[in-house]
Amino acid sequence: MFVTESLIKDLVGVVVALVVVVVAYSKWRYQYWKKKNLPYVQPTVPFGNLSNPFYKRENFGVTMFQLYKEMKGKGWKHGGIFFLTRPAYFVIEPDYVRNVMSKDFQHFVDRGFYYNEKDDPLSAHLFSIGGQKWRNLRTKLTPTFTSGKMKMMFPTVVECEGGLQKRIEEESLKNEPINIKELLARFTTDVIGSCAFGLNCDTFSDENSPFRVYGQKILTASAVETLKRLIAFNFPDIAHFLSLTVTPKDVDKFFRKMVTDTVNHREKNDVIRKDFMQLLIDLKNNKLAEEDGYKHDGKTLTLEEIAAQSVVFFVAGFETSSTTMAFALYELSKHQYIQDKVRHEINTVLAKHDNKITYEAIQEMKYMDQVIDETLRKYPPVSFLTRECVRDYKHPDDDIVIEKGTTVVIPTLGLHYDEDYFPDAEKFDPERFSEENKNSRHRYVYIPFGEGPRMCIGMRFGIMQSKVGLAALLRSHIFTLNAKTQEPFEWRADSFVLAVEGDIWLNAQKV
Ligand code: HEM
Repeated sequence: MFVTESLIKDLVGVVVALVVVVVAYSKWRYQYWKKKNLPYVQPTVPFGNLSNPFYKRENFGVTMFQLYKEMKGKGWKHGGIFFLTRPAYFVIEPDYVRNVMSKDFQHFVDRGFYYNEKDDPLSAHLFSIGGQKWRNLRTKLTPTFTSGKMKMMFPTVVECEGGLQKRIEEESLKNEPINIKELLARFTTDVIGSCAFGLNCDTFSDENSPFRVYGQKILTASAVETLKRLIAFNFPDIAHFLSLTVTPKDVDKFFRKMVTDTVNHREKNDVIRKDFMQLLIDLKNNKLAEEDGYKHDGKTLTLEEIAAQSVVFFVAGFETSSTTMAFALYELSKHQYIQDKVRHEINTVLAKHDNKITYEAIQEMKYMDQVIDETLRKYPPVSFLTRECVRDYKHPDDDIVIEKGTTVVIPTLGLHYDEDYFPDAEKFDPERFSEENKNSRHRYVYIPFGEGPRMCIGMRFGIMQSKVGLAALLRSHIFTLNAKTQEPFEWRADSFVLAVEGDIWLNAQKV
């Protein structure tokens, strides 16, 4: 009894001391922007300007959107915020967005994401790595995404469209609401699974396909995982010292085995396919032709590097595109005249191409491009972007130096809903993306794929598979909104990609 009481007292003492230290440290850190004379949003201990993940979990992109509105409302062109205790520089003015992403890119090469090549090799992929390592890898991978390579992969994409067609036929006959995002995520999982791993994932036949299950798992995070990532982000040195990993163990095991088996199978049996995996294997074996734009530097990809890149293609590729298609169909369900116009375009173009979805036919669907552009404005799957300052940066307009190591926030959602650039921003209006209207705007207020040297490497592929999916569904079915969809939308806090609570439910009726 005596021991227990004294132990409790000691524990309470330790906790109180810890709280005092955290509060004192945070208050000291929160002086950072004041000392630099940059306006900043008042933070609170210990989460800074983020919401408490254990009390009110909020999607990070939505938090950044709120901060954008607050700062812009005060007339600031840029400002300071805090992620926990880590200062972050927040850009608002489009010219400053341009400076960070393109003009002064050499100061902002990195994304500032935590990765741990030794203990968690899958975390060391193109999206998270930085510095020279990123430059080398980006140079190696860029020719993998040219329009020539997209054309080469197109038949693989169209092969998966059969499964989608069959499923929508079955679903529409049932006369029940359709979870459109889930349906499309299966389609894009099949496409990317085939293009990145050379495998037939067949998620339409196998409800519990491991690709779908692990794909979902890698893109959601519990409150504890969110906190773990925040700590890794805030204190990377401590995270490295503790060998902290961010890829769940079972996900790591699944994907590494998949890649090792695939590479071994192809190499042993001389199997050659037209997909990302083949291009990665050829990079590993230094086999790609110089005339295709490859610069051989003698350094090849290791098996672990191949695994990390295949996983990032998979993760970055399936959820972003299925989200885009799902939101597009949601808006088209609410605006039937726009839906009719897209369907008319699909039918007219396909009639010229023997009623087949070909690479050339997809390129001709220009109004569909406008619909996708407007969808990505209202619902950018990656709702904010980051960079890390890698070299002290003297601001061109203000007497302030952004120090090396500072995180930079680029608020995509904030810019996309800013009434100064997109009047009546809530309205879904593809005309905003007619050639004329597009060219009359500042280029850096619309950034669903990012911008500059670090922009999305898979943009062409993402748009291509989104157009194939939309053409396949809209040519044969009319979509309307089902009352099961919860409106107004609430944004899911546990999802890295913009997603709604309760999912999007549509009705489909054969044309
Ligand atoms: C509609 C579909 C997609 C959207 C909206 C999207 C969006 C984005 C965004 C916003 C970024 C960050 C850009 C920046 O920081 O400036 C990014 C990066 C990236 N995306 Fe995508 N993406 C899509 C499809 C794809 C696909 C299909 C792939 C691969 C097959 C892919 C692979 C990547 C990779 C590897 C990066 C990191 C690039 C780097 O850091 O060098 N994405 N994407």
